[in-house]
Amino acid sequence: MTKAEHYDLCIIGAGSAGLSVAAAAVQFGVRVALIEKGAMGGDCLNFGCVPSKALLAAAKHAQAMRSGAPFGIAPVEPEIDFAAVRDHVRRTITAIAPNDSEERFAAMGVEVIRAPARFLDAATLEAGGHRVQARRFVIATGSTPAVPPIPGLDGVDYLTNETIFDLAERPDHLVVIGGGPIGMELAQAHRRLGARVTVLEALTPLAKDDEEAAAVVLDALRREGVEILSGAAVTAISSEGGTVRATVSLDDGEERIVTGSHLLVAAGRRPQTGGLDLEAAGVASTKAGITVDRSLRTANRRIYAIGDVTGGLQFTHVGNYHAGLVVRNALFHLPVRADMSAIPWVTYTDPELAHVGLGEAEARERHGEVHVLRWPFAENDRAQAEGRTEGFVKVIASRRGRVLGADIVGPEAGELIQPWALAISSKLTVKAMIETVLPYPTLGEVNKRAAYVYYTGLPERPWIRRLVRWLAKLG
Ligand SMILES: Cc1cc2nc3c(=O)[nH]c(=O)nc-3n(C[C@H](O)[C@H](O)[C@H](O)COP(=O)(O)OP(=O)(O)OC[C@H]3O[C@@H](n4cnc5c(N)ncnc54)[C@H](O)[C@@H]3O)c2cc1C
Ligand SMILES: NC(=O)c1ccc[n+]([C@@H]2O[C@H](COP(=O)([O-])OP(=O)(O)OC[C@H]3O[C@@H](n4cnc5c(N)ncnc54)[C@H](O)[C@@H]3O)[C@@H](O)[C@H]2O)c1
Repeated sequence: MTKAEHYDLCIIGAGSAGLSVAAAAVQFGVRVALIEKGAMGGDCLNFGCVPSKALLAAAKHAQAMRSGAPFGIAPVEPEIDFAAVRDHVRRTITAIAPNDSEERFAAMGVEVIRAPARFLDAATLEAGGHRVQARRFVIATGSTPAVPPIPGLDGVDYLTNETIFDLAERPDHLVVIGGGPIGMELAQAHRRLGARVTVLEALTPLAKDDEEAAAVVLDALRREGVEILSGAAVTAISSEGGTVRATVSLDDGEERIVTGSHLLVAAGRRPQTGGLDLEAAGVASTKAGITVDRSLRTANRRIYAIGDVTGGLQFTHVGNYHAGLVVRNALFHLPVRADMSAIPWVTYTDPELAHVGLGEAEARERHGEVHVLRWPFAENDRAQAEGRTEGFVKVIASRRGRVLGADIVGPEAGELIQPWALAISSKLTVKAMIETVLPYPTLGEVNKRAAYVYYTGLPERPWIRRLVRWLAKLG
């Protein structure tokens, strides 16, 4: 083996998390190595956020053609060229790829090694014939689809997020195992692009979100023709002559056979740690992911772990957030603590579903009495003008009006959740929202109207009325 190369920082994994560390750290003049065994950009660019949002965008166009009637536009059933849709998805990836490319990072001064990394000991790893030693390591190896141990699944050609975006022909009938965000986004996209879709969810679909808000999305998907079975545990899978057959045991004890042309497994994620030899490095992990403390350090203090591989909230923006903390800690020795209390997330179905902070039940548990402030999109002028009146904003505030959490279901929920993320991270009260002048007519006014609900009844309170009468006497 060659002699060791020395770096200040060695990052394993060039996904959202690893790339963010590399890009930030190299700016400070330190020696950075970035090791990637697969495609630069990781899941988000190649098999995750980017292709799924590109596919949803195509699906939205198709749906718009079917739903013009209320505006006086005759609806038409779109002719869908699925291969061309796939090309749009690929072009989107290609357009973004230069930002994550080896060339860009090499030009910044990062040493990019394209090979699988494996720890040799607590301070050394090997990748593609390189022996790398570093003052600090960052493991950012992400996650892969979890494949549930369903009898027969092994013998069937199933799709995952790593293969579904390559389909050149539209599935006739897509059966989806898992009703989480991956399952629901891809279910709606394929339905709108003309496929029959059945989602089989063992427990509750979109269970990580507010139940009432999730119900709005599930209703919308069902109305569009997506069949969603809750409490539907898949007990066996088989395939014959191009037809997949799922045996499903329903909550009420009934057994049902669901057939389809294609099967997508979207049943959660597992950390990608295989082949790293974490034991050699003294890095502890569980089935959920690499164990880290609040400063994202592993059991080996010289090694951090960030992003999906830590098994917490698995989002690109979490990987980016983790990256910023690690750079501060590793380069500047500043104390850091990952604070996950104001991390928003969005499911990009139509209507969108967004959340930040505490849910209603959790807020009651921690704060006792809380205010639940709601405002429907149906009471928003812009939403009415655009015929996008489905959904609502629900904000949870403490007794004194401090914003604790928010759920939004409806048009542009992912954009509209952002002021609430700011409110929570900056410890603001609903008063800040009320005192901000917003442009009319915008969807964002739903947020301000929800904030006003905090003061409902105030003008009727006797002491306020007495105060107003007394002030009037002063002239
Ligand atoms: C279908 C889908 C849609 C999604 N949509 C969204 C969304 O809209 N918004 C959002 O915020 N999140 C979304 N996510 C989640 C998001 O993609 C992940 O949270 C994010 O990609 C995690 O980034 P990461 O850097 O931790 O890991 P990854 O992106 O998985 O990167 C890890 C990298 O490490 C490499 N690697 C692994 N092991 C080794 C090794 N031993 N040696 C060298 N390299 C290694 C891998 O090849 C990979 O490139 C979606 C995910 C999926 C699957
Ligand atoms: N818009 C976004 O930000 C976005 C989109 C997609 C994915 N993601 C990220 O990727 C992660 C993974 O998404 P996901 O949807 O795979 O995971 P998930 O864990 O959120 O949902 C998986 C679902 O599959 C169900 N399930 C598991 N085994 C099953 C079985 N045998 N039969 C039927 N149902 C079964 C679970 O009960 C669960 O509801 C998300 O948690 C999120 O962090 C984010």
